[in-house]
Amino acid sequence: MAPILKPDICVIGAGSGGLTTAAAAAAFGVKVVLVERGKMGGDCLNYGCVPSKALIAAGKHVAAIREAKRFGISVGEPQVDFSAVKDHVRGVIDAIAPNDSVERFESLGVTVVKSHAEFVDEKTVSAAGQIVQARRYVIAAGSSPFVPPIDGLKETPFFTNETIFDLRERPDHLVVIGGGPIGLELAQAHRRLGSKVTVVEAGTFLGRDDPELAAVVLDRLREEGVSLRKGAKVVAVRKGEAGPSITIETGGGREEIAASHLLVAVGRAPNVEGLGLKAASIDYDAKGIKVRPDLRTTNRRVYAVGDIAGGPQFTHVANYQAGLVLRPILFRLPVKERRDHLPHVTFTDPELGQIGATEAEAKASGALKDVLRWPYAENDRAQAERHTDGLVKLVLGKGGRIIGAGVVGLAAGEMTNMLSLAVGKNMAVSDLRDFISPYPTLSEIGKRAATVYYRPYTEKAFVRRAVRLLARLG
Ligand SMILES: Cc1cc2nc3c(=O)[nH]c(=O)nc-3n(C[C@H](O)[C@H](O)[C@H](O)COP(=O)(O)OP(=O)(O)OC[C@H]3O[C@@H](n4cnc5c(N)ncnc54)[C@H](O)[C@@H]3O)c2cc1C
Ligand SMILES: NC(=O)c1ccc[n+]([C@@H]2O[C@H](COP(=O)([O-])OP(=O)(O)OC[C@H]3O[C@@H](n4cnc5c(N)ncnc54)[C@H](O)[C@@H]3O)[C@@H](O)[C@H]2O)c1
Repeated sequence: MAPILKPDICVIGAGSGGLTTAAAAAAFGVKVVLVERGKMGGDCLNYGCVPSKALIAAGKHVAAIREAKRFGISVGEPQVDFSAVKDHVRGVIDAIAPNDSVERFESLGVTVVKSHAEFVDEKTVSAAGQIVQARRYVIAAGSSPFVPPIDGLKETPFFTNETIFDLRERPDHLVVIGGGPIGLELAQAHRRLGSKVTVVEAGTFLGRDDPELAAVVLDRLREEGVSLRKGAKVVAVRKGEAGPSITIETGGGREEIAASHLLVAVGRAPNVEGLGLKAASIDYDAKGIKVRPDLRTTNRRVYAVGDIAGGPQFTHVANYQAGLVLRPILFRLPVKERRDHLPHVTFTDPELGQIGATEAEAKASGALKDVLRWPYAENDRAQAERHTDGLVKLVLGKGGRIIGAGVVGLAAGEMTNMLSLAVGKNMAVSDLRDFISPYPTLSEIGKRAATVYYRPYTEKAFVRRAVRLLARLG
């Protein structure tokens, strides 16, 4: 039997949260053991962000070719080789994979154990017979696609984000169950690459986003031919000779939709199974491991980060949390996770970014004082690029503080960065008004939205009188 490993930190899971924790701890010369049972890089690299953004990029090229006429350029209808598109997706994963590899982490001084990890008691983890007793643990075991208990689904072949990127032939008719970010990003990409696509959503499409901004995305999807079925609950799935079919229930009754391929994208389930959480006295529920604001679990030696920690499920959140837990672990400094400034972006075209509170959330909490908007159509760069759909929306609290922001339109993901700085640093609308934005850029839209706040002052009689009076003084 191998000798017991006694590192300072044992990290479970080599996805976004685990890799960030391990690399940052190793940079301080700390002994780290990293345990991973599947592919290094976790969901983001292998089944999530990276392959989805690569597929979206391919779809964008198709859209750009179709739009070329507007710029005076004639090309024929683009020919899509779906299998070659998948080679491109694989190529992107392969290009990034060395950053997350066992070799790279071992070169950083991390001991990587390729195995399933399980707590056997409050202080000990077993990984394929290797016993680890660490001073502190960070669980970053992520999440898996949630498979809903729909009649007939288990008996029917279906895809999830873990399998769809390996599909080599183009689906004739992709039916997507779930109209969240996974469902809509992949729906638009497949539509652009030549599939007929239907998305069925039991509640509201992009339900976590501001409906005013989400509407811009949904309009574009409909224009491109994606069939969006809102308020449509899937009640049964059947295998069928010619392909799967689903039965939906809407206000108007029941309806059957025939598909060639089925994609299930109805949210995530935390990977708590088989982790030995009970043996380690770590509380959890259906959302994930229960953590305090400093991300510590009910076992004081153990922290949890990323998708398994029950909060927002994004790579940048996992990275942020990984940075936080190292402060108490390495420096014994207290930390408190903030959630009021978190950004997220849905990478449809147009992209949709949201930071902090939406208008509805700010209203519900009583913090809302004002909402400012500026449309893409009033921006010279957006006109030059012929992408004029979209807007920036600023949500203001007391004293003109920017407590939330949203942006939908061309390059909204990039624009989200500047607005994320404003919300995260508790900036006022005057900060956004006063910075100098190079012309012509899309980021000017954020600045112009801020200037709307001052428009009423220019119309006030006493301000106008003061201006006239000062002019008379020479
Ligand atoms: C299709 C899709 C697109 C996405 N796009 C984006 C995006 O554009 N931007 C964004 O910010 N987020 C995106 N996400 C979300 C993002 O992928 C996740 O939030 C992120 O990967 C979470 O990181 P994590 O470290 O918590 O978990 P993961 O990346 O899932 O890593 C967990 C790792 O733990 C391992 N593991 C689990 N249990 C054990 C065990 N007992 N022992 C050993 N190892 C174990 C798993 O094998 C896995 O490798 C997307 C997700 C999907 C599904
Ligand atoms: N760009 C990004 O950052 C990005 C992209 C993809 C995924 N993600 C992350 O992954 C997580 C999971 O994404 P997701 O889209 O799977 O989940 P989600 O929870 O965001 O959306 C799932 C949708 O499915 C609907 N639904 C549930 N059961 C249904 C049923 N039986 N019939 C029809 N509709 C049903 C829900 O109402 C919901 O709108 C997201 O919360 C996000 O954190 C992020």
